[in-house]
Amino acid sequence: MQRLIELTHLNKKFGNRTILHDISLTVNRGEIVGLIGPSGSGKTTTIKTMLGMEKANQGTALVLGKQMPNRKVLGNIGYMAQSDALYESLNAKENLKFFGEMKGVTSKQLQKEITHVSSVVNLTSSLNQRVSNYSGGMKRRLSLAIALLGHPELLILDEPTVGIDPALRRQIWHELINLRNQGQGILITTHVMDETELTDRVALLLHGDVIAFASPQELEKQYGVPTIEDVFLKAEKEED
Ligand SMILES: Nc1ncnc2c1ncn2[C@@H]1O[C@H](COP(=O)(O)OP(=O)(O)OP(=O)(O)O)[C@@H](O)[C@H]1O
Repeated sequence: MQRLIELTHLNKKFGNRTILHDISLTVNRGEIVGLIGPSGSGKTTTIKTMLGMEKANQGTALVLGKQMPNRKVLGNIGYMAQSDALYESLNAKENLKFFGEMKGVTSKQLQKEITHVSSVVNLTSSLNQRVSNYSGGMKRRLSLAIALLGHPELLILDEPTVGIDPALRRQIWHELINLRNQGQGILITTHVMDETELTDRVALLLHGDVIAFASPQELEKQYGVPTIEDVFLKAEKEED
């Protein structure tokens, strides 16, 4: 399947407040799609609705061709939520083992994968430390490592690089680009504008609407500005 995510005219209300007006968005195999927008614009709600954690009022959300929640599809997704869901009383390695086994990774393969994903997020030397003693940034990195386990065909990452230093951020992007080149599809939300330059397509979310969706280069051309940050500032001004 080529199309990994397909959102069509998604509308979501909380009470009588409309949070998502009319969201249409696709993520294909072998592409990184960035979802950017100011705080409160609806990025997390878009993700939760597509995953079936929130119910849409209108529109459809297909993930790997299926409407969520769907247990089988969940097994093929690496989802990193905005808040970490880790076992604090276990150490990092035990967390990785637990989630890897849940995803059905065989024990021989799991050992190899744990070594790889922990080196991607620079946690190799802290694997035996209890997660309750981890810093916020270390917990984010562990959550990302867990999302990468099992080579899921789709990664949905909600702010994966918050609290992560620039050098490690670069290393993580290097891995995401590798995975994209191997055919995985990635949806990523971020506040770091220069990260969006590394995506294949960017969706600009403003007040619950996708106001632009194209490659960073196309958007910069369309808005006549040199960076995505400028695109964003200009788009925000035009909308207000
Ligand atoms: N369960 C909920 N009930 C009521 N309102 C909610 C709920 N979840 C989110 N909202 C509201 O929906 C709006 C969008 O929130 P959302 O978390 O999707 O934004 P976001 O773009 O992810 O923001 P941030 O970048 O700060 O994470 C906000 O105004 C928020 O207060």
